[in-house]
Formats: sequence, structure tokens, C-alpha cells
Amino acid sequence: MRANISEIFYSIQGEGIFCGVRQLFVRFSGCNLDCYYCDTQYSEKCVDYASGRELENPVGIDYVQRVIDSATSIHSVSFTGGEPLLYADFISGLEKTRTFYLESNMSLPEEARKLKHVDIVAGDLKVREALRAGYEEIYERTVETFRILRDSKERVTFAKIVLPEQFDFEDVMARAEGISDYVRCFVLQPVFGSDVRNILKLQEKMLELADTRVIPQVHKYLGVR
Ligand SMILES: C[S@@+](CC[C@H](N)C(=O)[O-])C[C@H]1O[C@@H](n2cnc3c(N)ncnc32)[C@H](O)[C@@H]1O
Ligand SMILES: Nc1nc2[nH]cc(C(=O)O)c2c(=O)[nH]1
Ligand code: SF4
Ligand SMILES: [Mg+2]
Repeated sequence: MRANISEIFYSIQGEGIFCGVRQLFVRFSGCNLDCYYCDTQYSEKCVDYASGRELENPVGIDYVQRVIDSATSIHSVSFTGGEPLLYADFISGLEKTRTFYLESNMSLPEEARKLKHVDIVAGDLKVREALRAGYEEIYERTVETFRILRDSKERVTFAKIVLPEQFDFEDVMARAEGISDYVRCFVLQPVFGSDVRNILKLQEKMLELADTRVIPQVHKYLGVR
């Protein structure tokens, strides 16, 4: 099995409730959504910063398994992208020799069913303002994906809500309520560099519903990948 991978690197997890842990990141190329704020680009080749090599895409599963098996002092392996659920078959074909952490837009429930063995799910709940079209259908698929990969004794699942300065307060509250049974907590993540005043007001309201934290993208302040 093969997958298009943009980069493999070590860094600290810069987002969400595991902020600060050391991870091996595997970044898949390509996405089914088009968020206006997306900060991610893909290189044509797979750049493996862990070993200082460049590989042709698509990369074979045996190569990725070897990188994972030789990873040193990591908390977990972060599968991100792009959208890693587009590569659910590939990820489920890997032997879980480390803790698996999934970073997903949560819009592909059929693919999520293949990935029930992941240990940590950092799932986005997209706000209407993030997307150009098709929000209602994407939201429905998001609820279903959170239901499939819900928080449990075996898995930590939390939701990240990435917020611009202006957003529909009531709509975000209602959307969050729709998945609150499936997540351990909410993380409000500002679109990087934007004003947080409205986000702090939202936190105050959302705390009536669930544990809700405001955490920015820490890796960008540190200037690391
Ligand atoms: C690049 S995405 C990859 C995983 C998946 N496609 C998703 O959106 O969750 C990783 C995380 O970065 C967030 N993100 C992307 N661009 C951002 C920005 N400019 N400011 C804050 N968060 C951003 C996404 O919302 C997501 O939580
Ligand atoms: N350090 C660091 N932490 C991250 N957490 C989520 C990321 C992502 O792009 O998925 C990311 C990333 O790109 N870098
Ligand atoms: S879903 Fe993730 S990778 Fe895709 S466009 Fe949005 S932020 Fe970028
Ligand atoms: Mg990133």
C-alpha cells in the first residue's frame, strides 16, 4: 500500500490539550475541504526531516512503518495533512507500535469507521465562516464522524473549533452542543494572529455546556514546524 506524504518530522504538538508533547508527524497530501484560513501546503516529494531524505511519492507503507518503529522518545505519532482520513486504509494497515494521534476535519464518516483503533482524536468542528459552500452537509457528516470516533475509556477525543474574529455566536454554540456527548472537551483555537475578544466571550458561554479551553497554535509562536 502507498500514500502521498508531504513531510515527516519531529516537533512538539502545538495545538489542543496535548500541547507540548513530542511527536513524530506524518503529513499526508491533499484535502476534501477548502478552509479559507488553511495554513498548510504540500511538497510534491515526501521530505523526511527525521532522516534527512527526500522520497518520490507515493511512499510505501513499509517505509512509514520503519520510521515509526525507529522513532525515539515520542509521546505519539500524529497523522495529519491535508486530510488523513483520505488515507484511512493506509493508516489502518500500519502496526500500532506507538500511540496513534489523528488530526482530522471529521467530515468523512465512512473512512473514520476504518480507524477505530486510534488512541487520540483531535477533531475539528468547522464553523460556517470557515467554508465556502456545503456547510449543512459537512456538519451532518461531522456529527456522525464524532459519533464513530467518540471519546471513551480506550480513546481520548476532543474537538477543536478554529475561530476567526467574527463568527455567528449562536450557531457555533448550537453546533458544539450537537457533538458535546462525543468529546472530552472543546478547544477554541483562534485563526492564527486574530483578535481573541469574541472567543473569550464564547468560552464563557460554552463553559455552561462543557470544559472549554482557549489555546492558540503554540508552535507558531516558537517558530518551529
Ligand atoms: C492543517 S489541519 C490538518 C488536519 C485536518 N485537515 C483539519 O483541518 O483538522 C490541522 C489543524 O490546523 C488548523 N488550522 C489550519 N490553518 C489554521 C490557521 N490559519 N489558524 C489556526 N488554525 C489553523 C486546522 O483547523 C486544524 O485544526
Ligand atoms: N507543531 C505542530 N503542531 C501541530 N498540531 C497540528 C498540526 C497540523 O498541522 O495538523 C501541527 C503542526 O503543523 N505543527
Ligand atoms: S480541512 Fe484542514 S487541511 Fe483541509 S483545508 Fe481545512 S484546515 Fe486545511
Ligand atoms: Mg499545521
